[in-house]
Amino acid sequence: MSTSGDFDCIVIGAGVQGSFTAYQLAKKNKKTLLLEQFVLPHSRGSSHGQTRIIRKAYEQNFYTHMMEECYELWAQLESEAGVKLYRQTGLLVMGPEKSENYQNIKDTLQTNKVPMVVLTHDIFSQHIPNVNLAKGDGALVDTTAGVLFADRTLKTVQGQFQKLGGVIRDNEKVTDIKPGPVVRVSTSVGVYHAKSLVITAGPWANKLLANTGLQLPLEVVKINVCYWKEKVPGSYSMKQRFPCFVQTECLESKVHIYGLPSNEYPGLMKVCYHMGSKTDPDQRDLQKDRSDIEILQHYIARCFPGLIPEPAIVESCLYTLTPDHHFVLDYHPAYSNIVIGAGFSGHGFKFGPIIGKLLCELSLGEVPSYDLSPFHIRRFQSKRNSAL
Ligand SMILES: Cc1cc2nc3c(=O)[nH]c(=O)nc-3n(C[C@H](O)[C@H](O)[C@H](O)COP(=O)(O)OP(=O)(O)OC[C@H]3O[C@@H](n4cnc5c(N)ncnc54)[C@H](O)[C@@H]3O)c2cc1C
Ligand SMILES: O=C(O)[C@@H]1CCCC=N1
Repeated sequence: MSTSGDFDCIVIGAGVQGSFTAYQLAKKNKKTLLLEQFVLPHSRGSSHGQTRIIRKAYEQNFYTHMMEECYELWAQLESEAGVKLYRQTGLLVMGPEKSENYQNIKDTLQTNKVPMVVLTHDIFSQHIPNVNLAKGDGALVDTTAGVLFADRTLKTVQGQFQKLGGVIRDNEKVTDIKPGPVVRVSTSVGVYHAKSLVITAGPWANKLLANTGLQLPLEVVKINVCYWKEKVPGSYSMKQRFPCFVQTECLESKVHIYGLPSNEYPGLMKVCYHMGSKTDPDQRDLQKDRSDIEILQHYIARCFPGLIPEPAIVESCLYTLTPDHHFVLDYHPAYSNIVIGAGFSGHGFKFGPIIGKLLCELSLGEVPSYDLSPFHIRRFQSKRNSAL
């Protein structure tokens, strides 16, 4: 086995979070190595696929607040690389008018002065054709929201990282971590040393953290990514300016249902259930539960009458959930030069640029730009699954 060099920082995992972290470190002239177990690009983790939603509509002010700067960082990357990564479509939020979830989102948008439009029942169908708004549901549009081009983002940010002198080694699985003032990282190919380490391993976080004596209360679930055929091609399309949507709760489900306008597969709209069944990331394809698809079929038949309520394509993706669905952005409790970004709970993509900035700040021992208390590991102290 070869010994292959010393770095200021090693980042494990070239998903959206690791790629943005490595890019931020390279921007600060840090000699950085980004390690990835699979050949890039790959579709086995959480960051693949063509599209993701970006929005400021959140129940918690701290996310909306972070998104203000995050939009600027997305725009900076677009202009630096000369690539389009974001398309504004707006996000339609629907949910029981009096429910806590719906009201919290509305309040957060108002408090943070985010441009939005409230759609009452009498004007709803003028603005949003081909959608049935349930009786008792409120509807609003976060007009800042839109679609991020996910695969294109990873290619772009990894490319920019390399242009800055960063090193990517893919097809190289990390097999061991030896903490210390200089961290020693062993892979299937070699051994590396660095002053600091960032672990952004997505669904594999706990498998890697086991090497450092830490387990977080993370649950990995498989998401069935469903695409539904338009009865009239283009009726829910990005070109026709159809928005993304989130249904906070409905007759069929207490769990969010969300969708993006048709784009990547012409004539097919992506509509998904924001939960899945437990899986081991290395055994993803053995998890065959489709009960979520039945829920989606009922919802689509009732609320999206222009879609055929039978999925035309079903792809797979993984969420890594924390108990409160907030992220983990923190130092390792025992080693101050090991930083962890994990548990992005199915909503982390849009935050990629700001998470990269924050994990970079932590790994350089700088004061983070935001209050990270909602993301600290110690909030899990009373949870059964954690071994801190
Ligand atoms: C279906 C679906 C829809 C989503 N929709 C949205 C959305 O609309 N908006 C939004 O903001 N977010 C969304 N998300 C969430 C978002 O995509 C994730 O939060 C984000 O991609 C997580 O990125 P990550 O870098 O943490 O994980 P990953 O992308 O999984 O990256 C982790 C990487 O680490 C590598 N790795 C792991 N172990 C090792 C090892 N031992 N050695 C080397 N490499 C290793 C893995 O191979 C992987 O490439 C969605 C997610 C899914 C699945
Ligand atoms: O993060 C997002 O915007 C999407 C839609 C809502 C549920 C999770 N992911």
